[in-house]
Amino acid sequence: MATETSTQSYSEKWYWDDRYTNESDPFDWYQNYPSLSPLINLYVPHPTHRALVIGCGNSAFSEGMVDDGYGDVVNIDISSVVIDAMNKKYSDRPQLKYLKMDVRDMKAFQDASFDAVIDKGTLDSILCGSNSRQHSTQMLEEVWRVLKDKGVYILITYGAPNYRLRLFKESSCSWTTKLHVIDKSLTGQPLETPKWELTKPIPLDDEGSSVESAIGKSPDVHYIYVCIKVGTPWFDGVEGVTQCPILPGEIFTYQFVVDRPGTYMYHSHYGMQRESGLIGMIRVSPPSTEPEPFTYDYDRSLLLTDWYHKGMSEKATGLASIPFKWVGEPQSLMIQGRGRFNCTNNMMTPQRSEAEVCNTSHADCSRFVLMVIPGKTYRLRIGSLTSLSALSFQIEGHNLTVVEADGHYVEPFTVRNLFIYSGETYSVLLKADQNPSRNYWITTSIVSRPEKTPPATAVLKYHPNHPRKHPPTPASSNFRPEWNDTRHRLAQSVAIKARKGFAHAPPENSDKVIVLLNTQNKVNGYMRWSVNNVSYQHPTTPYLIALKHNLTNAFDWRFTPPERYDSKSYDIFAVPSNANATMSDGIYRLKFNSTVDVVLQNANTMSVNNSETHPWHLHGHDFWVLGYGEGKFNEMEDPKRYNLVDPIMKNTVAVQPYGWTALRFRADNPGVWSFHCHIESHFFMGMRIVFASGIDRVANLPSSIMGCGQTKRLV
Ligand SMILES: O=C1O[C@H]([C@@H](O)CO)C(O)=C1O
Repeated sequence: MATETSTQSYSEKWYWDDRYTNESDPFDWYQNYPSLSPLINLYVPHPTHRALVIGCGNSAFSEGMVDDGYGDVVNIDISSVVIDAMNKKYSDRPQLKYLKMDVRDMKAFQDASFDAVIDKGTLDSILCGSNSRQHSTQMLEEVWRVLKDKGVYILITYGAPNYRLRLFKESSCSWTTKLHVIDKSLTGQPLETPKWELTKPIPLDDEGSSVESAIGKSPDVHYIYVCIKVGTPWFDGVEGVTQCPILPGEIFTYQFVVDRPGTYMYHSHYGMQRESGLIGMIRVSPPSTEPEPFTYDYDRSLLLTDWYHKGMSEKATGLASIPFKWVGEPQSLMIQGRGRFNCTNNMMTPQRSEAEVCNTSHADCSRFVLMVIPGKTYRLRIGSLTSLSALSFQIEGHNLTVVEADGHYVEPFTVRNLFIYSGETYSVLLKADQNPSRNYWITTSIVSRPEKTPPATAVLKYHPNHPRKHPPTPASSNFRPEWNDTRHRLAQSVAIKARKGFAHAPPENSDKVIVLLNTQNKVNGYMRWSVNNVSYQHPTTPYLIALKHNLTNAFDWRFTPPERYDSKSYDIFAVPSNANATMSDGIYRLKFNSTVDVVLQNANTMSVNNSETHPWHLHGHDFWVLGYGEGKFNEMEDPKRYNLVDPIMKNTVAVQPYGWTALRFRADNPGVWSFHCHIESHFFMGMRIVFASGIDRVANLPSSIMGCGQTKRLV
């Protein structure tokens, strides 16, 4: 830097015009592209991502990005002198665009138009000038506006955490912030050994005081803040938690960023409406530059469900009545919405003869047919949205190699029976490597509850066989384990490990442990399910809106449900001696960015010698599955056996009869999140809790989610 000047001029346009008129050689503030590229690659992983470099000056940084493969790098600067010069210099590089613009006013860009904004010293320059607070807030709010949800603002600065974090808080932007550091003296030459590992974040608490203990006082570093634009927690779709119900005739648009490849499902989340069929699967493909760690020729989806003849209102009424009327077992299981029922008894009407209703070639009765070409490999994405049943899925004579679970790659392992619980998804690879002259049974059958519903059947048809060519074996010969063979099922859960090279290691420790005892109870004579003796009561005003708008009487604001149960004296193998529970709409509040362990403890129901399987689903986060155990969880001993090396991340996990499951997650998604048993009737009967965290970071809520309870006046 040649010019001698007061730093105050750094915020002035005339200073930069003047400077660039006199200095044309490229100059990079703080760091150049080679030294920062590992971090840029980490947070801007796809070459197709659109980046905005603010206050670009005549830096060679963006050229470095384009040389590294990025295809769309937009640069702005307040100085027309430098923009003219850069346009001339890069006239032959269409990937680089240069525009004269003030970063405090970027109205030429639409909202949500960039995946990343990169700032090397621009915020610092603005802070040098007069009215710096006002100008920096304007700038941060503009940066936030032009970023897509979950887009990153990468700020390279000399500003230490206590100053910069305060600045972030002063604006109305909601970020999740990570901190990295880089030695000031690094130049990006290959042989240098950095003191700090660039891509490893430094622990960062709310005030930034944790940083000094990690890297010492006044370290010789540049700070790099990676601020991730907080998503859209109001589009989670849970009635009463994140939004009001969508009334008949209304149109509601969900907008969210699909940021991880994998297999997902959607369904309605109002009362027990899901089981009426408002469901589906979502496939998210990886970008072409990021190959999946396995190969296949064709991609197919199979959604598994169960079906009742009774409608959901009748069932819900029974569950909420005295005497209690249990929904019972489903009448049919279904593969891709196709199932069967022995209809000779009760489906016939004077208008429909038995032959009409039960004829196997009738379209209503036809099985789902999965056609395969001999020798080819199929990726089958299997999801379960059963309302009650846990399932075993199998294809006669074929192995299934599991490669993905709930959107995370797993170390491949081979099974004959895939156990799948409601809310889970798996991808398995199926090779069509058996005798192609015949067809095979695909079946799914009930496990974990006495099997009163026949398996669902579909047909694996080898091309070019006729789809109605019956497999030569009876469908019932398709091997499936005993319904109560819990160990067999647990073995599959324990076998699932994160895929090498794709694992995200969990934090080594947690800030909080919550142990949740799941019990069947009575409340005022009604049959309920409870968590630590509290059965969930659904509010009429959605929690997210109540919390954000300070509607303090919308739910029991002051009641915090218990984080433990009396594990010393509670006998999980006995019918509860005092089965009465309380109802509450109180919620668990988690410190934003804290690490939370949740242990789900199963117990005996109100029937002697009976404990059930519960698939628990967490909204808004993925969690690491740290371990499973039989019997009562021991808080001193069992955590020593947690898998902290390669645990799989999931969003739904089973808790086996009389067993426990331990999971860990980071409360890093500001919002209000439901955590519940994915069995529709258990969810309805109160087996759910709610976590809230980082509400102050949630941006203004859209009015489309409002209109019910105390939010009537907000629309
Ligand atoms: O919640 C349930 O109630 C019944 C039974 O326990 C009482 O009828 C059952 O199987 C459930 O899962």
